[in-house]
Amino acid sequence: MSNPRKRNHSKKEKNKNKGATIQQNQQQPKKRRINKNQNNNANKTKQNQQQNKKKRNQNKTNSNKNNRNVQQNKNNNNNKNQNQNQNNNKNKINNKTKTKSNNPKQKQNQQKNQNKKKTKNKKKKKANTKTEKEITFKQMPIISQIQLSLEQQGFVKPTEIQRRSIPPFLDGKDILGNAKTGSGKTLAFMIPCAQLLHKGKFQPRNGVGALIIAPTRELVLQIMKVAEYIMANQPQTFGHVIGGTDKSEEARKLRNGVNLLVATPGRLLDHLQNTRGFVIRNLQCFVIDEADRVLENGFEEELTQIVKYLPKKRQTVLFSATQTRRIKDLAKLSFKEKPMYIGVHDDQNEATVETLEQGYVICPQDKKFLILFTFLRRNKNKKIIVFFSSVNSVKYHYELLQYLDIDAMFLHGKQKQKVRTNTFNNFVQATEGILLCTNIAARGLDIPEIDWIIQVDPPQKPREYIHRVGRTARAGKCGKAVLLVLQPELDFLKYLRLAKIPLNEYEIPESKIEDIQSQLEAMIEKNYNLKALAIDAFRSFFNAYDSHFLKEIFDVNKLHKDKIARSFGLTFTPQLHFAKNNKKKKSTLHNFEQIKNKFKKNINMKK
Ligand SMILES: Nc1ncnc2c1ncn2[C@@H]1O[C@H](COP(=O)(O)OP(=O)(O)OP(=O)(O)O)[C@@H](O)[C@H]1O
Repeated sequence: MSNPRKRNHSKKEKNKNKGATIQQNQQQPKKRRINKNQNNNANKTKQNQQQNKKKRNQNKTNSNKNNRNVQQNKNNNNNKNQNQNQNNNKNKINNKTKTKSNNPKQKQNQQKNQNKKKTKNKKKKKANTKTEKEITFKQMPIISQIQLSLEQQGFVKPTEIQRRSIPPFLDGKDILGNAKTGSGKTLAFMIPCAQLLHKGKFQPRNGVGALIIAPTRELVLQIMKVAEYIMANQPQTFGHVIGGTDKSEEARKLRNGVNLLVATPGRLLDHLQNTRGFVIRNLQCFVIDEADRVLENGFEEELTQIVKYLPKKRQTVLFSATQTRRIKDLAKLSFKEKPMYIGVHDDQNEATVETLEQGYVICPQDKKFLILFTFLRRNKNKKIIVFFSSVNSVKYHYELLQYLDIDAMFLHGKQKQKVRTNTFNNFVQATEGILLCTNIAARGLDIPEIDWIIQVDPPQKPREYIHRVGRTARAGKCGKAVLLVLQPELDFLKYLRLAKIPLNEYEIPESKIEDIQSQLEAMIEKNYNLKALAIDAFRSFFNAYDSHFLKEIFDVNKLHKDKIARSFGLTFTPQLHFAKNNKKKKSTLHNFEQIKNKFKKNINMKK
């Protein structure tokens, strides 16, 4: 019996040769004659090999020639000039696409070829990005000490912002980095900072070599935790300075030499001005995290002063999850030359991550608390962050929930730093629980495993919304967010959608809302403290509302004050006194078009 494999193989070979000859016959009549002569030669195999090579090369050229010939023949009838043009440009591979024709058929072909090329290029690009995405930290130019730290943390692959910004950062480039919340920006600047310190063989007496500024104390402490594990295997020192803590102790540490310093702007400036022996002249890189918020928090003056103390020859890097005009201002303030812009999610259709499921609930004005209560009762084993617009609202709801047997923690800017830090750490470690907070917790905080973000009071801007919901669905994990909106606020959803935030409506049937209104009112009526807190919270809610950026939508006159009072558990409506200076904050925009344009500008601004 013949071996089928073998047979196939020889068939294949025959066909291969056949194919070559047929091609040759069709395309290279001249060449065939040469072949005949060559066949007389003694060393057939060698010649065949050479011949095949030539064939391949010539096939290529000939196919190009043929293409041109076909084209030329067609064109002969229509366009002599064009033919000439083509003949003159025989060597140009893209001749076909470059030469414009009046012949519609030819035009069609040209278009087809162009499209084919485009798809090919796209596929190539996609394949490249795919392989880039497969890159591990091990394949990056990162020193072994940091590789070890990453390994100890179980980090294998860099996120996109890390993959794209670490190499230029290590090359000494100034960078303006922009990536969604939870995309790993901290490591993107921490790894290069630690590596530059190592490369510069920094010792304590050299002082600060890498300076990182962040807008809040919590964020500084969180960045410190990343510094702790990234720098665990190298001798360089690291530390932090933040407001609300013992300044003299910080000064002592700075004098002893801190190579990587993480700081809030106010306290840093204080040390720059007053702490003797604080060495900053060897600074290599200056990083600002949550750059837009740094300016938003009113740190512009501090920052201008800080920059004056820093050596001019240094690297500057700004990172943020959202782009604003303020970033532009900050860039002007801190960069000498135009920085390299790395925008990871610029071309995506959504401003929030895909793993986030988000929506809104339209609340009757007197039922906001009942809806919140129902939700919290139904999600007892979850880890939830609830945002309010004022400190008083946080305080009141915390007390109220305690009375209703719902345990929670709270975080706001009027707490002592120690309490704030403890609460934050406790909530980080908790596997379930509720954190009631103001916007203090909206930015940058990396609290693991958050299941839900509830926004009881609306954010000022879409950007604030993005940061709030960005506390969940971090590093590829899933998360959910819900915004409670009142009927008069529905237009706000337009702005959120304009800012590429995909929203669904979540409906809660009235029958499902736990009706504890009468117990609530009775309880508050009896409890002096709770009643006082409720009144303060009610007033603060209106003050915050009145100072809302989008005055046209968040208009106190559109609210039903009695109903709002009921949602605070009050049986009466307290007098309202609006803060006078709120008038200044009023938006000067008067219609949707104006606001839309303003938002569009903000959203589209990249550099
Ligand atoms: N390469 C990585 N692999 C796996 N997890 C990572 C990686 N890089 C960072 N993470 C984790 O992702 C989470 C988010 O990181 P990080 O806090 O740096 O995000 P961010 O972009 O600064 O977010 P935000 O804008 O909200 O401040 C952290 O828990 C971090 O440990």
